[in-house]
Parts: sequence; C-alpha cells; structure tokens
Amino acid sequence: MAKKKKNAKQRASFRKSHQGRVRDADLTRDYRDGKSDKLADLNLGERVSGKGDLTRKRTVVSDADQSDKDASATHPQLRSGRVISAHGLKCKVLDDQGSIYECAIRQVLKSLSIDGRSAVVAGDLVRFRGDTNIDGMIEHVEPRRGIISRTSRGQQHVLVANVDYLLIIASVAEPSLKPVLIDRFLLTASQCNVQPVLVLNKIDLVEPVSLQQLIGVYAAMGVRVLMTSAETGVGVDYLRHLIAGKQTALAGQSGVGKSSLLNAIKPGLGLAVGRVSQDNSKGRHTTTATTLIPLDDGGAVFDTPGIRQFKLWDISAEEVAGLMPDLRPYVSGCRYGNCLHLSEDDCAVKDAVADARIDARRYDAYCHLLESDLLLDE
Ligand SMILES: Nc1nc2c(ncn2[C@@H]2O[C@H](COP(=O)(O)OP(=O)(O)OP(=O)(O)O)[C@@H](O)[C@H]2O)c(=O)[nH]1
Ligand SMILES: [Zn+2]
Repeated sequence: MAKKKKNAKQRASFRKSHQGRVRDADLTRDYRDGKSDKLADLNLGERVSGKGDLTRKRTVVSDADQSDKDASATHPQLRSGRVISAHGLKCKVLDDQGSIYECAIRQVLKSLSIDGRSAVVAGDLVRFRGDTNIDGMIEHVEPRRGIISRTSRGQQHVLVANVDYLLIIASVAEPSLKPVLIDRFLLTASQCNVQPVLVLNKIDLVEPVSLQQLIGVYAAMGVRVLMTSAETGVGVDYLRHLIAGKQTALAGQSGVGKSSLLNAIKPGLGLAVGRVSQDNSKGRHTTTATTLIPLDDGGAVFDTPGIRQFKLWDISAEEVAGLMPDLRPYVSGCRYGNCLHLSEDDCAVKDAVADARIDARRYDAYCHLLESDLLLDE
C-alpha cells in the first residue's frame, strides 16, 4: 500500500516535470514524421502545395528580408548535402559531389534553436548556398526521420538525424557487459523507429559460448546480434557488409571499441583509439564530437562521443513495457490501463514473469529502467 502511494507520487512528479518536454518532443516527432509543417513553415515560410506537386508556394515570413525571399529551397543555385558535423551554429556539409563546405545557418533557422531544439544536426539533409569557395549558408533543412536523441540537463539533444541503424556496441570485457545500458539503447531505437543492431565486441577476451544465453534473450526479441573483435578481425567483414549503403549511428559506452571497429571496417581511417585505464576499466572519451564518416561501399557512420549516460527521452513510465518486444504482448491483459507492472493487482506482465513466459532477467531490466531513468532519477 505504502509502495503504491510512493509509485503514484513518483508518477505525479515525473509527469509534472516532463510536461514541457513532451510538448517539444511531440513537435519534433511530428516534424520528423512529416505530420507537422510548423518547423517547415519556419523554413523560409515554404509549404509544399500538394501531394506529388513539386512546385512550392511561397508565403512571406514576418522577419524575412529580401535575401530570405531569394533563398527558396528549390532555388536552382542551392546545393544539396548532408551535414557531417554541427558545432553550435557552424556546420560542415558534404555535397553530392563529395566536397565539404563550412556553412553558417540562416537566421530564420537559427531562431529554432533558441528554445533548446537543434536547428541543424549531424545527418540533416540540407539545401545550401555555396559557390566555388568552401563557405556556405544553409537555407533549408529537409524533414527528419530516424532521429537519435538523448537528454541532457532536462533538454532533448538530437545527436543525429536520418538514421537507418543504431549500432549498439558493447564490450564483453574491459569494460564488462552492461545489459541495462544495452536496454536503454534498445528502447531508444524502438522509440525512434531505428533498427537496432547489437554488436558484442572484444570477443577475443572471453569464451564465446559463455555469451550464448544472453544472445538468446536478445535474439528472441528479434534483435540482430553480432560478435566481433576489432583486435582479431572476427565479424568485421560481416559488419562492413551489413552497414554498406546505410546511415548508421554508433552508440556505446566509452572504451568498448567503437573507434577500433571503425578503423577495422575502413582501413586507413586512423581514428584515435583510447586506452582503457587500469583502475576503473572505463576508458576515456577519446571521441569528442559527432562526425559523419563516409563508407567505401556507400552509406556512412556517425561516430558519436562515448555516451556513458544515455537517458531516456520522451518516454513515459507507462510506455516502457510497450517498447520492450518481450513484454509488449502482455501489457493489454492488465486490469489497469496505466499499469506500471510493479505492484498493481491483476497484472498480466507479472503473471507472465511468474510462470516464465517472460524471462525474469528481462523483467528485472524493465524494473531497473523504470526506477533509474524515469521515476527516481528526476
Ligand atoms: N582485446 C580487444 N581490445 C579491443 C578491441 N576493440 C578495442 N579494443 C581496445 O579497447 C580500447 C578502447 O578502444 P576504442 O576504440 O578507443 O573505444 P571507443 O569505444 O571508441 O572509446 P571512446 O572514444 O572513449 O568512446 C583500446 O585500447 C582498444 O585497443 C577488441 O576487439 N579486443
Ligand atoms: Zn501490469
């Protein structure tokens, strides 16, 4: 009873503190899904005039000057490109011919970043003004899909956009495997509608057979699991083949071997590789900014900074079970529609755990996620 009250209190405070964030996130999600053109409207006041109609009708934005009016996204002089990296209001853009431009961001787009949303992020497909020199000006950002974001000081921070795969890299030793961290990334992938691929690296340091059970749990959830060693090269060809032609975001704790794997996939890349410190086996954050690395066989990898804390963004406590494929089938069987599957009566999820239809470790992982990320860690 006392526990229930505590849960209710935690939920109330959790909701309160998340209200503002959810609104912003909704806007971003609608934008990403193409449901809202509110942000697109701000993109120089343009609106696609009809389905399948490529001619765009211009509307005038209040603070647009004459040069803004000239800056139509369909302007023949504008180039198309993908943002390789974004540092504040400066971006590097790779154009279709393989040239890199150092671009500023047009004023009307900049205003979007004031309330915490990122106006331009790595992975964005943009139209920009740029002539023969290497400086340019981003005029238009295409609607995003496959956004990977994380929470930082209560604000959504979009790491990369337009992503096909979230490559979740974990190491089986040095640093040791952290299933809770993997679960956070899986939940994020599920929420972002990005396909997760779990890579268990440093396979040379353990007996692969010791991982069979763990791999079984994830494989049963439909997650593709690969075993690799950047050291010996095991699994590297397979990984290279898998991500060829795709936009892939890298996720994983510092020191698991993200840079080493990229160097193995793309010989000659020469990314700095860190040394895992002896005392805490946590590695160092050698990689400092999100960067896009074009692959030899097409597609690209976004090398993100080592992420130790990848907090859930925009996921309410009630949603978590529905985002976990092995818990999802039971959620609708609970007595209460808003059941958190913790201490409620007639909970179909807990019943399924009791008779082993749900793996008890997965339920523990669920409780851990809920407690550490959503309720207690506000
Ligand atoms: N034994 C073994 N060591 C590896 C393997 N992959 C990477 N390492 C070592 O692990 C350490 C960390 O590797 P990095 O590639 O820098 O790790 P990272 O994930 O990029 O680290 P951050 O840049 O801090 O996020 C280095 O000393 C690598 O040599 C592997 O497959 N086997
Ligand atoms: Zn329940």
